[in-house]
Amino acid sequence: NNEFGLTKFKEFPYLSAPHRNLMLDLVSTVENRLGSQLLPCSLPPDVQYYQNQSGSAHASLHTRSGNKPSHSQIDFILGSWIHCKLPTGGALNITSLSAFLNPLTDAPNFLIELIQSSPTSLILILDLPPRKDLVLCPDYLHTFYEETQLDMHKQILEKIPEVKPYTSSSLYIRSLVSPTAIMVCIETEASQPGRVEEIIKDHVDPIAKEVLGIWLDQCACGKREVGETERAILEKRDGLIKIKTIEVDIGSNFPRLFGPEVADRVLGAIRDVFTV
Ligand SMILES: C=CC1=C(C)/C(=C/C2=NC(=C3\c4[nH]c(Cc5[nH]c(C=O)c(C)c5CC)c(C)c4C(=O)[C@@H]3C(=O)OC)/[C@@H](CCC(=O)O)[C@@H]2C)NC1=O
Repeated sequence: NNEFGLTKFKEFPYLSAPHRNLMLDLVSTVENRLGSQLLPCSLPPDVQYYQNQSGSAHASLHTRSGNKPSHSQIDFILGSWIHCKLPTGGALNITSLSAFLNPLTDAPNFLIELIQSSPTSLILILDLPPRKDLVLCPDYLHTFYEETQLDMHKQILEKIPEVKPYTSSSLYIRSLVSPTAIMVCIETEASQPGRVEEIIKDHVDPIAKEVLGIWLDQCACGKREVGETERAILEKRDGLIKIKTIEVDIGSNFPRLFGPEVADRVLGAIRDVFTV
């Protein structure tokens, strides 16, 4: 893999210290815990780091696939940051870490996204998206969402006055998340500079690490029996979600932010990783 690209990804530039430190800690926790099961990043250097013509948008993508399915139940890990200067003089920063499991297990995936569109507003998505229907499989709900007490973190976070529910404009996105999903918008007063960073450091950071720890222990490193028929259903469901989320999250944003040529190259590389 391209050293320059790797260095770029892990710098998480343009972010506040609490935001950068959180992303770095999450990425290193995942890579340390699952490292032996993960292949090195094999993205081309101009996908590991890319920018638009005018240089107003910079981004980095880092994906690592699991070893051959016989040894690992990890499909792949994806880390990304995007920084766009806005015409208003502000900046948009989107950082994400997602982990997808393969059909050797039916356990939930992991997703965190922090979308900062101004010094006083941040959208946080933190969830273990289910990979089975919770109505049809009540013990799945019990095992992964009740026993793990994931809802406690959601309730603690929502007690902070600046934290409000975030409702995605996409009904599809809303249908993907678990009942314990944290989808919030943190809106602070301009008269309180540094308040967003304080909330990230004191609340978002510990909760994100708790949820990742639960995912690593109960999902990535847990053992689940998946029969042949079930495996085929999982494969289909996982595939549909991966293709659709690319379309909803970045299908329209990327061409707008990076221009058609760069967007095609990066989206093509992402589709390759997503649909192996
Ligand atoms: C499984 C559960 C999922 C949930 C719950 C979920 C939520 C959301 N993501 C959004 C977005 C988003 N995410 C990323 C990271 C990224 N996504 C992919 C997907 O393949 C890749 C490969 C990468 C790394 C490159 C970028 C770049 C980006 C946007 O620009 C977009 C955004 O910030 O618009 C404001 C929002 C879109 C809908 C909305 O406006 O409400 C919404 C908050 N996205 C899920 O997948």
